[in-house]
Amino acid sequence: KDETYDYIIVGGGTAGTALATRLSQGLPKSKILLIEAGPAAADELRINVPGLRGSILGTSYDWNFTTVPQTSLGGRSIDVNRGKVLGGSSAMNYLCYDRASAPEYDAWRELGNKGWGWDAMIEAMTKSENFTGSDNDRHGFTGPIRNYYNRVVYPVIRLWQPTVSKLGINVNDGNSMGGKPIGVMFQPTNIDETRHTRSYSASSYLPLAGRNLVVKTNTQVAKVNLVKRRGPGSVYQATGVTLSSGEIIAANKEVILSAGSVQSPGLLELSGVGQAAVLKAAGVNQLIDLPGVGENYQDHIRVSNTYRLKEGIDSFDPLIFDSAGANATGELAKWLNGEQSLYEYTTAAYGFMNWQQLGVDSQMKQLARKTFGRSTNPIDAKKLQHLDNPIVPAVEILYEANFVGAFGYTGGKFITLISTVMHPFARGSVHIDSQNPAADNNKPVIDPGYMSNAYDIQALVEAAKFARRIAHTEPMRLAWEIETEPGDEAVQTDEQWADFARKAMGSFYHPVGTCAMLPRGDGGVVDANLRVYGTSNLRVVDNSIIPVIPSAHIQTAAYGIAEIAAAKIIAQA
Ligand SMILES: Cc1cc2nc3c(=O)[nH]c(=O)nc-3n(C[C@H](O)[C@H](O)[C@H](O)COP(=O)(O)OP(=O)(O)OC[C@H]3O[C@@H](n4cnc5c(N)ncnc54)[C@H](O)[C@@H]3O)c2cc1C
Repeated sequence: KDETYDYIIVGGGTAGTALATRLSQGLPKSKILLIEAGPAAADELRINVPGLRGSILGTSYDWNFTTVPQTSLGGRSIDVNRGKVLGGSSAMNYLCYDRASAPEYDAWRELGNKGWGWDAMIEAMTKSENFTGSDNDRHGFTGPIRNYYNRVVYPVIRLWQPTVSKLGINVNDGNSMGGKPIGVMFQPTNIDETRHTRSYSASSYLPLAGRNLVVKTNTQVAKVNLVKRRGPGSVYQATGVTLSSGEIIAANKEVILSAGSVQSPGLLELSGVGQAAVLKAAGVNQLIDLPGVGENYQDHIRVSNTYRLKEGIDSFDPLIFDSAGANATGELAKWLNGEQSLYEYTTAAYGFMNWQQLGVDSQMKQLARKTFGRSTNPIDAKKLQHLDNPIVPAVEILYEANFVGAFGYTGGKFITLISTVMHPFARGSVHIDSQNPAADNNKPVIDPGYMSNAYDIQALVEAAKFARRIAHTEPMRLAWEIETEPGDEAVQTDEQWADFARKAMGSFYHPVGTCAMLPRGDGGVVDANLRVYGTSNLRVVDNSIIPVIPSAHIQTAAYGIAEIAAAKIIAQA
């Protein structure tokens, strides 16, 4: 017999699981269904042990997408990793837990979304947070996602602040989460301090859900079922979803897509919502003409500088690259026994900087204006405004005590400086494959247009050059013997840096914007209530609704968006 629920949430990832939990709490009389394509993996050590972060990339817990060959990268395709497991990408991510600057969230309101902005997002982000520790920062203390400052840190990590501050960067330790992230700092990481295990949506939100929430794992949704509502206008109503198996599940009230930036747009397209040309090519009957679906794809781009450490200086490399070795097995045994272990450590040392601090403010602004000054696109205009605001970071440099290079680990102990451009101007797309559109073919056509404009290239070059300056500054300079990537001698000029960046650039796994919350005429897919234009009861609640990429790692935004959406849906029930 057909199943019926009041609310169906598609995608048990970061936002979807948080939303489902909050709806079950706030609407105890409603029947709520959460559908996740991947399995539940509550006991998976590669997810739970913080120091094993990264080890489920490329496994069956990963959708393992790739971009189409990128013209500006000499035809390279870039991995697009996404969690395929209950908890989604929050089960897979690197546990960086931070927030962008306040004006960047205010930009969402300024772009036409009433009620959004820093005030709304900080309230929602702290609602999801449960911080243990003491600092001067903005935190939540009663939410589901637990976080703290690492208690285990190698001495080489401690070189970070004394080194970077010598280059004129302000120390911002314990003050970066309240909307002013500029500076050099240690930040918290989303670990449950009671068991030193990853705190993510499946482990921390889901156990709080009521019995009115049903979770189906290993279940893939093929499309949303839409019918035209009676009466004037052409508004469509979501009546439920069709699974890949063909089974139909009905929704009395709402269907909510939380399949993430790569897959929520595809689900809309498969349901008949999107660009005419894309739907026609795929043989899908268009119900709602919404040209913004799958467009406006933005992501953070990064390169690494790697330095081999001098003899006698310790790093995490043996834990990562020699998992059968005595160091790794001993530390893992400690973690399993509940003792203090090096496997507790995750990324914690950051610098968020503006171009002024890197000494290239006027060049970078001029380049951005020359390239995008005449653009009529509101996202481009907002990014130009961000460049003029010194509290908005343009660059992040992240410091790791292990090898994170692009060309393969060849043994030894390392530090790595990862440079990331916070607001690349490239805006690409993700669409269903016209040759094989079904959702379970698992191959959306992803074209981020990485490094496709002069600003993005130069921004990566300047960031990596500054990372080298940091490495050459004492006390950090005293710790390493050689720069292995890109290599001091091989890469000196800007042209050489740009060439290196084309060969070494990777994604920082932060796609956003593909179901943008924007006015319809500006390419918007959802309105300020996260409702898909042209529908009465279909919403998108995940990071795809973020209109402009923020200068932060974006899991806190996913939780904040889920909290705001839950409050709206409960209030409108
Ligand atoms: C490798 C990696 C490292 C990262 N590191 C960090 C970090 O350190 N800090 C940080 O803040 N952010 C990080 N991020 C980014 C952050 O984790 C994501 O932006 C965020 O988790 C996305 O949340 P979401 O809810 O939008 O999507 P997701 O969490 O990806 O959820 C989407 C869910 O939908 C499911 N799904 C998709 N299609 C279907 C379908 N048809 N039917 C049923 N289910 C479906 C997926 O399986 C998935 O579970 C990282 C991301 C990755 C991939």
